[in-house]
Amino acid sequence: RAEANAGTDWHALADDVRSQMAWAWDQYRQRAWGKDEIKPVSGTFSSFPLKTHHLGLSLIEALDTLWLMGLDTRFQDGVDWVKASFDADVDGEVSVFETSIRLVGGLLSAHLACGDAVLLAKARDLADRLLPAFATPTGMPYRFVNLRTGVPREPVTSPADIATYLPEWGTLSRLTGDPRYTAAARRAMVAVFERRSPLDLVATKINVLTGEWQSRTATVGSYCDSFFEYLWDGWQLFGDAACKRMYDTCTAAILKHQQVWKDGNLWIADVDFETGAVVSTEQDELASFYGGLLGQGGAFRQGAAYTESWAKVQARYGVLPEGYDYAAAKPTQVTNALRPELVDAAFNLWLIDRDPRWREIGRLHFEAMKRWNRAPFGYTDLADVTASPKRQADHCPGYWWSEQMKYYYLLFSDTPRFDYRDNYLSTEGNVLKGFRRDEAQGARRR
Ligand SMILES: O=C1NC[C@H](CO)[C@@H](O)[C@@H]1O
Ligand SMILES: [Ca+2]
Repeated sequence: RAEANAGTDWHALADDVRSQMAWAWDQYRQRAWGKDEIKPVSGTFSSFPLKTHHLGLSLIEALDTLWLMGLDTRFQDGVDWVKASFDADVDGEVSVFETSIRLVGGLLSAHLACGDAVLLAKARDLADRLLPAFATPTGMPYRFVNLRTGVPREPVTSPADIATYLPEWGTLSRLTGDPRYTAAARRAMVAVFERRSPLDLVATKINVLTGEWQSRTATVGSYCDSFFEYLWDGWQLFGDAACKRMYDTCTAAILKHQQVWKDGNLWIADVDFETGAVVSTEQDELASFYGGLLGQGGAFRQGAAYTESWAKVQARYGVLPEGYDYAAAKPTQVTNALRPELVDAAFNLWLIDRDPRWREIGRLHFEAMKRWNRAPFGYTDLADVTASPKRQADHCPGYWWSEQMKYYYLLFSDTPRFDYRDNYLSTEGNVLKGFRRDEAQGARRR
């Protein structure tokens, strides 16, 4: 096992991550308490996923991160808010996918961290409000659903929106004894896989009523990314061998048809899902999670190479642009949405081989965020990473609280509150396995 970089005091860096989280949480507490998202430049707030109603999104996304960091008073303050004020009985339409990974996942991970039964009950109530979307001939869910009426909308959706449920819903079935959640999540996932092309590729759009594909583009970026991730995760979290076989089939096809080496860098091109012809050399930043998944699934060499390709783009622009064309070697979208994917991948690779290179990528990602994304009342998106100085936007996404701040802390802290050998984090960074609550009790007693 490689020794940690002699020069870096990783635990001091972890303390800095914790202090940034505490500071951002305190700003949220003062200016946006119970709201979905804080606007860190103006100090106001915005709503997501409902258009006008708030569900306390950032608060719920932050909970398990606060717990891992030992910010126990702030954690309890958040849990108390959920118990007193979180209510999903809203006559409003939400994305089934976003609501599940962020809010069902956030409530579940908070429950697993502290054991409070109310958090589990609220996660279950929310899943019950999403379930009606799955009542289709194929078992693949509509894209949207009304939380109060259960009325679904939009049958044309994506493999990621359709198949990113099993870890959260399988955990819900395990904890409640109700098999409906696992069954719905798994049926939807298999329904996508069964419609793969003769090349074993899937595309970005499909009609859940007819099962007909509505696009021809195969990608590991948005619309397909977490479909592949959750095939592997069904195996990692539940030992579901069928999920592993489906993952292996899809990954072999991606590495056969989408693997492009250019100037020694690995990219995963978007291709036509039936011919394999390259259709685009643009990569969206979301695809940069994929190096971590390749490493987890056994293609470590390609996973490491793809992650290094993205690390070079980060080194060039300071922070990652939302879109990058590897053929033109320039950004195609100059915004930065304060996304976690590169450090998500680095963290997953570090869990496998503990190479300090991955911690270093995490450190660079964190230091860049502090330098360019920090605003008066929290951390913000950027409007233009190529401007000098970089121009900030005014929005802190919910995933920031659940993802990169957690990945940085777990990468640097060696916290006794986390089992670094046997764990599972969801695509939203929610810990669904690996909390060491005994250690936490011990810490509180000392
Ligand atoms: O899977 C996801 N996609 C988009 C967000 C992060 O960029 C986040 O919600 C999650 O990681
Ligand atoms: Ca993700």
